[in-house]
Amino acid sequence: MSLSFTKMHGLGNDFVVIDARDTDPALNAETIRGLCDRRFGIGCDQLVLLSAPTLEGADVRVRFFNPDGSEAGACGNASRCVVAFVGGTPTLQTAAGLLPTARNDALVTVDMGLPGLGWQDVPLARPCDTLTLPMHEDAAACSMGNPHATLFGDAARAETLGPDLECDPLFPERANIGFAQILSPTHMRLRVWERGAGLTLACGSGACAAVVNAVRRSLTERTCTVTMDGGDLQITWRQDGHVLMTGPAVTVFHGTTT
Ligand SMILES: N[C@@H](CCC[C@H](N)C(=O)O)C(=O)O
Repeated sequence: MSLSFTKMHGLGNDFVVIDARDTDPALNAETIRGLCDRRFGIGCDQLVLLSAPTLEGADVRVRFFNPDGSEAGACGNASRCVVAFVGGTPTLQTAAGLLPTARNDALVTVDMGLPGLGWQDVPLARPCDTLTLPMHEDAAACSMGNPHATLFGDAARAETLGPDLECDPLFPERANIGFAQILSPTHMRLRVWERGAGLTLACGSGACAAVVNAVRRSLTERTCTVTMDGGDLQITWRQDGHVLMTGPAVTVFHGTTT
């Protein structure tokens, strides 16, 4: 069956967006892996599936899939792209809850909700302090609707440490592993080894998690610019606990599979 899709990106974190609000493309993990493949398919860091909302107050339901076929509860960069795709300021229904959105010219803001700070929230395999993980003293963890660990220090370690840490037994659902270098109280550099996708140019939920973990460790202020290889996001961990993420969303092309 041929599929219409739109290729989009947020800071080079790229997506195949499939609008299934009026159709049922019946995607399974094998089809998703094929579409995400950069040589044999379209190629992307995540496939984003839109469908009709099932919750009151939501404008569109959004599901995120990694190139390995696994489903993720959150994807910050793709959430901004969905806002640009749908138009206006839709409320997104995701596995992590309803996400309100806002726009300011080309910039899109998504309210990524409340971080989960307890070990069961991440989740971790056993009770431990999420501010200092037993597997690495530089590491703290939280959930942004998907599991994140942030290692503070040299961001060049992403390729070498990322693959093993993603699958560390401490993370029963695996984890996204961020490598954050604090540049000032309002600026950090971040590289993220993403669960099910590997090293990406930017990770929105990873940027939110890194700022939350940095604030918990008194390393930055609650509003922080996060510079990733693909560009900058502005993250604010509001006093009411909500994490706001602001950045660009770009449409690259529309296509149809054969
Ligand atoms: N690119 C994303 C995160 C995508 C999902 C992640 N790989 C996971 O499995 O949780 C972002 O911008 O947040």
